[in-house]
Amino acid sequence: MLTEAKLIQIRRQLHQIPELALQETMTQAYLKRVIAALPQTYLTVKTSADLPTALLVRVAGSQPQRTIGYRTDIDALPVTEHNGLAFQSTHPGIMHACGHDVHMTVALGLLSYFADQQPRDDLVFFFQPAEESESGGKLAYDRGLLTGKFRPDEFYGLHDHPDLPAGTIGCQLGTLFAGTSEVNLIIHGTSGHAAFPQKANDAIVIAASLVMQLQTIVARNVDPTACGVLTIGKITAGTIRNVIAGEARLEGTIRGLTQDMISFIQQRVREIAAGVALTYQARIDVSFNQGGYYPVENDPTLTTNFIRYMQTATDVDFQTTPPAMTGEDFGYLLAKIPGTMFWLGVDSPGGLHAANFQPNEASIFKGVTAIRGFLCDRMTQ
Ligand SMILES: CC(=O)N[C@@H](CCC[C@H](N)C(=O)O)C(=O)O
Repeated sequence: MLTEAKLIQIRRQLHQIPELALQETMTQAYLKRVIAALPQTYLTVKTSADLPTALLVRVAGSQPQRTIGYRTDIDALPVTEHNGLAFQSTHPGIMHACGHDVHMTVALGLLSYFADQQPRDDLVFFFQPAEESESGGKLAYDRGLLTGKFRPDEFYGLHDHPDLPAGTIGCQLGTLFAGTSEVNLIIHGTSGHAAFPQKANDAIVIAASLVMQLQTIVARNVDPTACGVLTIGKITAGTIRNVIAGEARLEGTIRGLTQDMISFIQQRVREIAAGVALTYQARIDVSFNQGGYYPVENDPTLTTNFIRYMQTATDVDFQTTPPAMTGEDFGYLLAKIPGTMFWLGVDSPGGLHAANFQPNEASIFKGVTAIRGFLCDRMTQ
């Protein structure tokens, strides 16, 4: 089994080569090298031309009653790292700012244990591309990567949590993460000279008004006792200070703990965009993309069992955690295959997606210990 020191070295090396969704070729090659150095007796490795950066590893069990799936995401974010680490990202403008380097390392720690100590049940490790965008989990499922001997009967996966103590496992019954829908708004105005606003239709002014009105959806339309989010994270408009912009593009994300909430916010976005277009005599195109980012619904029976183990194991710290508005395309996989998503505390000074996100590496070995214990316990049932 990979030692704690080796796992930390692996995490740091993965941290240095972050890659965006569906471009994870160096990461996949690195993972393959680590896996090739493990005992191979029980392992079968699978890749697919249908999703080239995905990687699956099956561990043959000794007396299998079921196939247990364990999923980790492998992609990174377009964030410029500000951590001042000796092992910081070597890919300009890209960073493991959501901790997928830690997720992968924990998965490798587990895999290395079971490559050495044959599990009772069959195991399938799924190194999934494109969690942050492009719905890699959905792509893998829809393109048949999780079929035949690689089809789990039940599925587990974690996400790191910056505010939980390092190594603490967090979970709850029911919905753990929100469903999300990407939203794109394109404002078509009329460009012109900055000195003659009366001859143009300024897309930047329209965008400003639109953003402020969109804010009223959560503030004034969503039931305050329910949960909804609408964030516009990117605006693109204009070329130079003395030209009125004829077009503006807004990109954002809608979140809700239920599908109904997501549909409701989408409908209000359409209505407000139509109203703003009328007010300013512009055209506004609205489009949504939910992909596989369904609300993450934990299976009641499997999750009760998971929580029971984590609460009673003497070497695990466990906290019940409320739902979060983060999204996860593991929600799609859990809609197809029952299972449990849970948190691993990493006690970071910076939050998820922040340039100073810096997980405490003590979480890695603690995470491996807790999850390995759970998987071994599950195989006795
Ligand atoms: C854990 C996490 O941060 N996940 C992402 C998932 C993104 C979903 C989609 N691209 C969107 O932006 O709606 C998140 O931002 O929560």
